[in-house]
Amino acid sequence: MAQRFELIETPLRDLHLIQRLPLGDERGYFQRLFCAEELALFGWREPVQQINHTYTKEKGSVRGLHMQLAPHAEAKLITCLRGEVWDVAVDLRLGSSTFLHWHAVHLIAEKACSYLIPEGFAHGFQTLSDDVEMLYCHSQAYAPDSEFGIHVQDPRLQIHWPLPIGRQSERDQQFPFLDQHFQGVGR
Ligand SMILES: Cc1cn([C@H]2C[C@H](O)[C@@H](COP(=O)(O)OP(=O)(O)O[C@H]3O[C@@H](C)C(=O)[C@@H](O)[C@H]3O)O2)c(=O)[nH]c1=O
Repeated sequence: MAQRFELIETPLRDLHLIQRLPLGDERGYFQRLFCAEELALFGWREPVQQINHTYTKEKGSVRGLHMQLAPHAEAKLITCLRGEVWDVAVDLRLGSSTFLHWHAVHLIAEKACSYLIPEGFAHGFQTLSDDVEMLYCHSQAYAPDSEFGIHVQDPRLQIHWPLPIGRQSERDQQFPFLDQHFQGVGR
């Protein structure tokens, strides 16, 4: 099988950065954004159920932190198509040795990297440029009743956001901090 992706591990188990390997020629380039066969080697084993696209106007805007709970827990492959973002994944897996740890990557459209976020992680990002476009591949369909959100400035998480928090949705601003008894999400 031709290799179109290279795995870059992160400090958090199962959370990976995927370096795409575009094929260039005099016309430009060709690249795979998703490949079921190859990404299965890196932990993505479900069919893609949705592909969503977002556009964010202003630098400093924040979306997140979002996840879906069981039985609609999902993996996501996050790709920045235009501009750049600070993309954050938070380990909320019950019993994980890195429970509540977060890891951020700087996704720059031209650098051709995607973030592979497994089930059990919350996800959010801050735009580092104006006019940002993101593409998300989801392993589950959208299930609003299973959505779980956390405030991006949760004091237990202490996430570093590179810029002052800019535009957010009303809903994201109202997400609560984690309850002090929160022990994680199961499968
Ligand atoms: C996520 C989602 C939202 N919607 C609707 C709900 C709402 O009316 C509108 C906008 O939704 P949101 O405000 O949740 O959009 P947004 O804040 O961009 O949500 C996204 O944030 C990033 C951080 C993620 O990780 C994604 O999985 C997704 O949760 O679109 C769908 O119809 N399908 C979907 O799959």
